[in-house]
Amino acid sequence: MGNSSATILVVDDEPDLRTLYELTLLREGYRVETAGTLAQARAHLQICRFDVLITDMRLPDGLGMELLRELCAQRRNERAIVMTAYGSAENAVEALRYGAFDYLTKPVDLKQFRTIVASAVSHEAARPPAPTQQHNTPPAAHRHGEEILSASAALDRLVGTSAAIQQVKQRIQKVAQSMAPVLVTGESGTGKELVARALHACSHRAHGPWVAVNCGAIPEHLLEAEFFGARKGAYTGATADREGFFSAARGGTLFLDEIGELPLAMQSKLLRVIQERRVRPLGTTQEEAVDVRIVSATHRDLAADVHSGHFRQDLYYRLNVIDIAIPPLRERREDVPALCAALLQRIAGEGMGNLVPTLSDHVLAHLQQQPLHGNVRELENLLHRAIALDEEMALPEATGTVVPPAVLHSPPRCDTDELPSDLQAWLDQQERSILMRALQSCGFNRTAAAARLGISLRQMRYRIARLQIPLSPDEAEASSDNPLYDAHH
Ligand SMILES: Nc1ncnc2c1ncn2[C@@H]1O[C@H](COP(=O)(O)OP(=O)(O)OP(=O)(O)O)[C@@H](O)[C@H]1O
Repeated sequence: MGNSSATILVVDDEPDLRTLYELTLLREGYRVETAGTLAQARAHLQICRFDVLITDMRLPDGLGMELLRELCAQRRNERAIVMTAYGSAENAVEALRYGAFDYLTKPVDLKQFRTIVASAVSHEAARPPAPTQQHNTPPAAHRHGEEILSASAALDRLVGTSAAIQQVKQRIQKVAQSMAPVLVTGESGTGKELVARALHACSHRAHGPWVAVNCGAIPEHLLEAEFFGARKGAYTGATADREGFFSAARGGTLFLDEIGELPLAMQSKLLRVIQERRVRPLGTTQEEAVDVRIVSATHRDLAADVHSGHFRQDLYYRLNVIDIAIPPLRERREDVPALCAALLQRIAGEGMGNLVPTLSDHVLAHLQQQPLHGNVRELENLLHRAIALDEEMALPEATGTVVPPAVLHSPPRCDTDELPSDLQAWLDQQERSILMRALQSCGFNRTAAAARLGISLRQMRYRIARLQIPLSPDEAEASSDNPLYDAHH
């Protein structure tokens, strides 16, 4: 049932259609005004504020898009729904870029029409989102981050001072309010999920569910049931009703991570659901309306996948209405210091009694020069590992400042011309070679070797296991035949 206080302006030049839309909306309990031209629509908009504007694209005196542009320029709050001719996906995409809330393709399906209008109206009513409001909890398995993040907290999580990250944040804020699908691209570990989460937090759906799905992690035979839901007994092994992702995310955001990993057959099914905005759980005859904002992400070059036939072009266009590209960390090295500080803070919060280690300028400078192919995730792992490896050194000194983990101290050789291309591998190699020499000089007595190097036996054991260091002269000899060890002697 509609929100009876909502007022809607319908703009269409065909009198029969106008009447049809008007009657449909009146039956839902809305207040409705109609216009047949841009000029009439402008006249209405001048004297009255509406909750929703529904406009045809082609009108006798211009394009419906012009109204969108004007609303946008005047910073008005009307949510616009655009009706476009069937098959003109570009128009729909353009409308969404101009800030349309959503679009409908002609001939308009009245069921869809009612669903989309209801969604636009309810978002209007929900504005601004109440940050503390709780929502129904869909299955935990698909849901990340139970807390409702405020927009600013979600944006703050995206650390970085570079122009690139600032632009990403601005774009998030700009496009968050629309229903338009967003495709987030970037190499692995660049923070695509953080961006998607921020989009949700900055949208009117922030109080609705956030459902994150890793498309590459679901067995192919379960994809349909996971996405669309299934009745008990719908397939072998369906021992209970299963709520699908679309249904779990109703009123919120569905994050499709690794979208490029979806098999072609599933891509077709997903496209159909997005186009029809209806989903039918397996084993049922009843369709459910889809009310989700789709944000997808990939580290792949989807355009190339389209070219090579691995990704459907039509689905690509549907998902990629708005794109947000996150550059790799090596192209924004100025972010490394702030990221290290934030990551160390996070690591400290995870179990170091909130004592935050710091890194010397020298170590930071060294980190900044690394290729960091794994981006922020690699940086995070590097810091994690450094602290785990060197607990004693990472503990704060009496002064409150902290000695950086030894493993992050750049070894002397790095000060000369040649920099390692893979810091971690290089450090491992240095460490392995030193430990081997110490062990050999102490007759493979670990306690003595540890004492020699000024570390505890526990640390020695840890390092031996991690670096797979041979523990006897025989093993050492055998390993020297192993090409893997060659470089370390
Ligand atoms: N700008 C950033 N500020 C703070 N932390 C970040 C930033 N970017 C990434 N991270 C952290 O790095 C890790 C990887 O980020 P995330 O999972 O969002 O990357 P991704 O691009 O989705 O990776 P993948 O493609 O492998 O799924 C996470 O722990 C995340 O919190």
